[in-house]
Amino acid sequence: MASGNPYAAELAAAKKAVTLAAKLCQTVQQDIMHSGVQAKADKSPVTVADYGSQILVGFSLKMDVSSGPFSLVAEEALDELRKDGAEEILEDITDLVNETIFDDGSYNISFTKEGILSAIDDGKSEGGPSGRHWVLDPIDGTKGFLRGDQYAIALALLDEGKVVLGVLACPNLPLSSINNINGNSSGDKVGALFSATIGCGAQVESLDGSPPQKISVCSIDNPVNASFFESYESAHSMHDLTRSIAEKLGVQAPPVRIDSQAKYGALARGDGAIYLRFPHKGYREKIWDHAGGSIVVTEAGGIVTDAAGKDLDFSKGRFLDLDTGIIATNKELMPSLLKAVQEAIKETNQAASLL
Ligand SMILES: Nc1ncnc2c1ncn2[C@@H]1O[C@H](COP(=O)(O)O)[C@@H](OP(=O)(O)O)[C@H]1O
Ligand SMILES: [Mg+2]
Ligand SMILES: [Mg+2]
Ligand SMILES: [Mg+2]
Repeated sequence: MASGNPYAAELAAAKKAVTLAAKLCQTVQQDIMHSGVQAKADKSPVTVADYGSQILVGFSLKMDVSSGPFSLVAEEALDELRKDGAEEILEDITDLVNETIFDDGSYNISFTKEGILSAIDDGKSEGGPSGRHWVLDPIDGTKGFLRGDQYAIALALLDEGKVVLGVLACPNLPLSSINNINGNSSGDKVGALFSATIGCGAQVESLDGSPPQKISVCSIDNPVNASFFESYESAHSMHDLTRSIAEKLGVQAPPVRIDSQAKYGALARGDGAIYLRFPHKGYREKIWDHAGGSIVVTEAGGIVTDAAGKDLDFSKGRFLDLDTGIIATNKELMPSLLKAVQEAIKETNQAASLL
């Protein structure tokens, strides 16, 4: 790693942690695909993978980052494991975590069931404006994970309320470009690890350890040539509103819909020009859904704001407190994107008030 990065040790630990967790997730996703388990029929495989990934990331960070007290703000809590019938799930998690650690060979340790419960409980920090906090989404894009599509293990470090480091492991994302997603003849490797530290730029490397390559957002300045990313799930973002924003801007290409913070990674290396996210009314965004992804984009030269053009504030605890939606693009397109967003929101609000 380049000298002069004050978070070089944390970055190395973060990459190692998400890479280990990605191995567990890949094992489970392959099992799901082979056994044909569907989301509706049985949610337990994804529960096992969510918990397993969270335990491995937390454990690996604790082993490798020695400085100061350890604080982890992570998505999964113990609740599911307190329900009836959870004993079997706990056993599955324990086996899977121990098998992954054994196969990987980096650590010589085996978890008991009690150790697993206490490791999950480690993730209940509230974050906030002071000190250092790791922020983790052990599987972002669980819907995509179950479908066999995109998902990410997303980790960030908050220091005094600011995101200073982020990594995204995207096991199903083509290494060079999303445009190779359907396995065309390019022979592009699959499995991308994005990383960024404040002031040091953003990189991508393969999950199996190719040398990191510096990445930057695209330089498109005419929206006619731009394409935009959004959630695959219409329940997570209003596709009709984003259609209207894209029309106002003059974007010609159809939306590129993929799950998870893989969208931030893809945007950061210029696979597309814009990311639009407009949850339905009342939804509160969580910090782990954006902390890692947003620094990868900003360090690649992009901008990430809410619908009012304000920077995201990660210092308020587990939730983001923001105006309406999240948008990301390059510096050239941001002014016209913000204008289109605000016009489209105004029209939607006017139409709603007429109903
Ligand atoms: N109604 C809703 N509106 C917006 N986001 C939602 C949502 N319900 C869940 N999410 C969040 O959307 C994330 C996935 O985003 P995307 O659509 O970009 O793949 C989920 O992360 P998890 O899969 O980690 O739970 C979850 O936190
Ligand atoms: Mg998430
Ligand atoms: Mg998640
Ligand atoms: Mg979730």
